Order: sequence, then structure tokens, then C-alpha cells
Amino acid sequence: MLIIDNISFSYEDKEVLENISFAVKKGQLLSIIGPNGCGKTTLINCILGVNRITRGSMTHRGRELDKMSARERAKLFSYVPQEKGHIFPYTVLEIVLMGRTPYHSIFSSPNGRDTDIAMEALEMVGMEGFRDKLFTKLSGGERQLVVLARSLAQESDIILMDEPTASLDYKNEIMFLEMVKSLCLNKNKTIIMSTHFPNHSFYFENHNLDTRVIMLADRKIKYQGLPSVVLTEDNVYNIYGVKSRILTYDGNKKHIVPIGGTENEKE
Ligand SMILES: Nc1ncnc2c1ncn2[C@@H]1O[C@H](COP(=O)(O)OP(=O)(O)OP(=O)(O)O)[C@@H](O)[C@H]1O
Repeated sequence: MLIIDNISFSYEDKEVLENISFAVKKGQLLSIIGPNGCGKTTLINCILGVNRITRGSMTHRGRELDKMSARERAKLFSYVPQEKGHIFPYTVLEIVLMGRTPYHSIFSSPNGRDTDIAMEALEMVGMEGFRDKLFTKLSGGERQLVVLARSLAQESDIILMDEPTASLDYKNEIMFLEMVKSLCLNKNKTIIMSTHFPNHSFYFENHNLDTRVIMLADRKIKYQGLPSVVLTEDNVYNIYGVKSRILTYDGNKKHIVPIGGTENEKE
């Protein structure tokens, strides 16, 4: 289990996260949602060790993350960043092989086994036909699948994703969510994912995933728990200032729809 216990973080004198606590079990999917600038990326970077927390502790199976070497941390966590465009003209296979870096010394290069693992990862995301294509020439959605393959090749237990579906079209978004679902259900991966789409949490819950959500705002976790408990119309209004309605379909499956009104219009 990954335990984040009462952590805080500041950029110089600006505190962005204050007393954040949550736990994620193996095979569980945790969504982090909250308005722009609330600290989702900052929180992910604290877990990755890019940001050094100012208070609190983070442990995995009782071991302090801060006491792990960079290589150990890279074997435990992989990262799927927001799609932002890439400059270097590596091939798809070369990008995925970068996921094998924690398993090598700086002087060794990837071997045949690494290539097999990288190709398996590409097959899992349906991108094996793109192995020799230049990463820079792929669409945003295709790149995101390749980056997911890189994180699979890293063979980490925990995958951190920062708004991974932001640049995906409707079909690729569904495909990506299906992939994420399958990684938790079939590969027992733990996934922590920031998202701007509360419906993704319902999607996972509706598909019987062991899933939780935390809602961040004003430096703190305002609500956390099961999506159907936490993602209420009132909580969405309190966090985003947007009026919405929870619709139930097909028995008990939930879906949230904005109904247009914003904070300024609340009676
Ligand atoms: N390197 C930095 N130095 C100083 N302040 C920063 C830095 N990075 C982020 N911030 C500030 O910290 C706050 C949280 O930013 P962060 O990127 O974590 O938010 P976010 O929830 O991921 O936002 P978004 O949904 O827009 O991606 C913001 O106010 C941002 O301006």
C-alpha cells in the first residue's frame, strides 16, 4: 500500500499543498480531480520525488519514499505525462526502450530481452505496427499510447498519469480508459491519475474497478472516497462552481452532466 501521510509542499514561499493524506492499495485506481492550478501535477511530482515535500511522509509497504534511491523509485513508479509535443526524433521503439533505463547501468545499452519487453508493451497498447516510425510524426493520441507503452515496459507497480486523456479524441479516450481499466483488473497495476473529467471516475466505478477519487481545492483535499459517494452535485458545485446533474442509467450506473449554470448564477 502507498500511504501519503499529511504532506505539504510549497514553491518557495507559496504553499500549494497542505496536509494531504490518502492511501492507495495495490490494483486500485485513484483519480485526482480539481480545478486548474489546484495542485494535481504538483502532487504527482511530490510522489515521483521531483518535488521535495516540506512536511509529512510518504511510504510504500512501510518504506519511506525519500529513502529510496532514484533507481528504486523509478522501478516502483512510472509516469505518463500530459501530451505536450516532443522535439527529439526518436523512433517509437526507442521511446519505449527508455522505460528500461532503471534496469541498466549508465554504460550498458538495451538488450534483446529489453526489446522483447518493449515490443510486448507496444502490442498491449495496439501500437506494435508503429515501432520504426518517428515519435515526432505521430498524432497526439498515438503518442499517448506509446508513452503508456513506455511506462508498461518500465514494469513498475504504480503508474502515475497526469491528465493522460487531455489530447485524445473520443475514440482514443475510450480506448485509453479501457486500457487503464484492464491494467488494474488484469495486471493488478496501481494507477494514480489526474483528470479534468469527473465522469472518468464514474466510468471506472461503473466497470467494477476498485476505484477512489480525491477532490482537491484551495491546497487541501476537500472530499475523498468512492466516486458515487464523493462526486455529488453539491460537491462538484463547491469545487468547480458549476451546476451539474447526476443521471442514473442502466439500473445504477452514474453519469454526471453539466447543466450550464456557473457560480455567478447560483440563486
Ligand atoms: N515551478 C513552479 N514554481 C512556482 N509555482 C508553480 C510551479 N509549478 C506550478 N506552480 C503553481 O502551483 C499551483 C499548482 O499548479 P499545478 O500545475 O500543480 O496545478 P494543476 O492542478 O495540475 O493545474 P492544471 O489543472 O491547470 O494542470 C499553481 O498556482 C501554479 O501556478
